[in-house]
Amino acid sequence: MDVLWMIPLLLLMIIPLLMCTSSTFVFYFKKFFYVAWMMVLALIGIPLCILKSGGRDIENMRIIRFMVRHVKYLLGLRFEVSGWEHLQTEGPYVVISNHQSSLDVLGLMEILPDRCTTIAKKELIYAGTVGLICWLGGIVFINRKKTSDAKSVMADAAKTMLDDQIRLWVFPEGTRNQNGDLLPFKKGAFHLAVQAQVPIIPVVFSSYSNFYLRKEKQFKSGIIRLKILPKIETKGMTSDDVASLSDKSFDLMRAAFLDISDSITRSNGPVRH
Ligand SMILES: CCCCCCCCCCCCCCCCC(=O)SCCNC(=O)CCNC(=O)[C@H](O)C(C)(C)COP(=O)(O)OP(=O)(O)OC[C@H]1O[C@@H](n2cnc3c(N)ncnc32)[C@H](O)[C@@H]1OP(=O)(O)O
Ligand SMILES: CCCCCCCC/C=C\CCCCCCCC(=O)OC[C@@H](O)COP(=O)(O)O
Repeated sequence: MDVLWMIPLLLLMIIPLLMCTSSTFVFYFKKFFYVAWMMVLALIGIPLCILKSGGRDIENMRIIRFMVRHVKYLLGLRFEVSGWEHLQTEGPYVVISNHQSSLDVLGLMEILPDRCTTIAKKELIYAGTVGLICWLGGIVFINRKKTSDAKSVMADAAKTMLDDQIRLWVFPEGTRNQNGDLLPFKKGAFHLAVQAQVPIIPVVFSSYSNFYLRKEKQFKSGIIRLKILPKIETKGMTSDDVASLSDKSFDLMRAAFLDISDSITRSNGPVRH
């Protein structure tokens, strides 16, 4: 008798068993599933984007946003968003947020305004179908190792923001960080906003440490609080104001991060740093 057909059957029995008994298995399974599912979604999304816009176009972010919105349910995550009114700002602006993990993409898609794309490290373009759909969505790729290149790409982006009336989402920490606090901010996002003379809208993701712990290999269900803060105007500012603008944004975001992460602690148990 052919036993090959039994392999999927066995997997169907073993996977739920392991999911119930081993939190390490859940961790790896959810991580693998997340990457694999995003790759599949991107594969489906690529022809849709090409059919809609014919190539690289910020309007493709609508398709991507729509296609990613259900993924939170598959991973057992929920978002609680506050401050929606602060995103109701006309015209271009720069959104800045803290960056803990690639899971941030789920929160980003939860609130992504129209005509908004992101700035990302150039390595992301090589991430298979995900890289290609990022390119189609108009994501601006920068080389973090070459500051002069990154600066000139961002100066072009400042001009494009105004010419094409687009918004840009930047992660000013410049890398993923789960140390229970924010990393010092890099300056690019603030130069961008000052050069384009557009407001900055800070967005804060609460700490993931009550459901996702990389070292301990835990990936439980959880709630992520997303707090959108009031815009910070940059009209009349020059590059001399960038340092104080960055410090002000950092202080506001850090206070909000500690505040919303603490309130999760109270309802879901202690936050571990
Ligand atoms: C359908 C299914 C789909 C499935 C998939 C869906 C995917 C969907 C897409 C979602 C994508 C999400 C992608 C997330 C990716 C996130 C990332 O990749 S984060 C990493 C990349 N981003 C960043 O790094 C942005 C933040 N970094 C900066 O802004 C940096 O400043 C920098 C521009 C990279 C420069 O880096 P560095 O040199 O290390 O930094 P500084 O210390 O800040 O700057 C040095 C110096 O230069 C001055 N300066 C910086 N920028 C500018 C500028 N634009 N113009 C002029 N001058 C600038 C700065 O002031 C410093 O000088 P100073 O004298 O010391 O002040
Ligand atoms: C050819 C196969 C290549 C496989 C690569 C897998 C790619 C990931 C696929 C799906 C994940 C979902 C969306 C990913 C977008 C998130 C990108 C991200 O978070 O990049 C990290 C970057 O911000 C900071 O990087 P570092 O922490 O500085 O490093």
